[in-house]
Amino acid sequence: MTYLAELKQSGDFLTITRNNEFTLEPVNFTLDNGTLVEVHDTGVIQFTPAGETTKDIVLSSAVHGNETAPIEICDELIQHIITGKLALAQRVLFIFGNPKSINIGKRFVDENLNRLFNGAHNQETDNPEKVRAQKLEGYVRAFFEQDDGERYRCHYDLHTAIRGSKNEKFAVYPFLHGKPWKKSQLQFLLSCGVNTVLMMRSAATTFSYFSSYQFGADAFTIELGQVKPFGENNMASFAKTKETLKALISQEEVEYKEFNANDFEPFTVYRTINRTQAEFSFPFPDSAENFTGFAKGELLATDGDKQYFAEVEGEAIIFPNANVALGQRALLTVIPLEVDENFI
Ligand SMILES: O=C(O)CCC(=O)N[C@@H](CCC(=O)O)C(=O)O
Ligand SMILES: [Zn+2]
Repeated sequence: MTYLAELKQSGDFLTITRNNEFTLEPVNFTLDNGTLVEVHDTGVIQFTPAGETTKDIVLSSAVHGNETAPIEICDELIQHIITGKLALAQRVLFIFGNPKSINIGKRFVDENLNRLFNGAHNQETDNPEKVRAQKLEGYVRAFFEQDDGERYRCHYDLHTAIRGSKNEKFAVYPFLHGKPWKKSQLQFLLSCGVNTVLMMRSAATTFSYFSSYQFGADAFTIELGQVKPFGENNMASFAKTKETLKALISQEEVEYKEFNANDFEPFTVYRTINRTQAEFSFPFPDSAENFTGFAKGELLATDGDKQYFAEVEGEAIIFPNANVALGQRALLTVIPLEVDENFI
């Protein structure tokens, strides 16, 4: 096996993944501490500790290839596990989503991978991202469904945002179809340094929605800062996230700070604006940050002949991107939300 010795010795699964953009022959081996290591494919590596475990944890990064900080965090965790510096207490599946897009330093190659989950890859024309989305769904399904016992499931899909953000770190809570939001998840996020959460109000084709909807996992897209090339991330800003993830995978249970609603800034999505026309623009500059609020009546976006104006005072912009493919989300707007009985 060509890469096995290298993987055992260095733990550098990221480099092996980057050297094999589309496929990698599966291998498995056991660490000295008894943890089973299974490489399912390029970018997909699973760890199963020898002892009893209660949680199935998916940590994904590089669903967008240029979002490097999450890749560096997961790379370090994987290396520490394989080289024996970090002993696991839980089953973990790490995924580097789109290896070729890492290599070209772009969000995606042909198509945004994070719009292709939950079956959205099933369209007539194929491209590598559709193929990858289908495979990743299969690996996640197999991981969560390997054991039919009562096990805890979570999936944290780690990203960084294109723009700066007034609230630097924030999480997207996928639509739960009426189920309550969990305070315990907010406590976990706060420990990661994330105090801002956006509640989605409709089904999506994102990776985190897939795991939430299909497997009942506590799943989030987590935005950890702004996109930067490798080597330019201020890793100090990710220390809390890294420590919290380490604790999550290496401890039987993790104690978080007691829940206090005042620690959080929850928002609910007010609306989604899709780009439907080639002529699509925003009136604000690229430097306008996520969470910038607009006065009622101010222009938010122009899609061909249609203009969108802020409908409520303080309607705030998230993920504005005029370059998305036609039919895709070009802007989310959000408004503040109270922590009430919909949180348990
Ligand atoms: O900064 C941006 O414009 C995009 C950052 C990003 O990749 N965000 C995710 C959010 C996924 C979700 O809605 O859960 C995405 O757009 O895929
Ligand atoms: Zn992203």
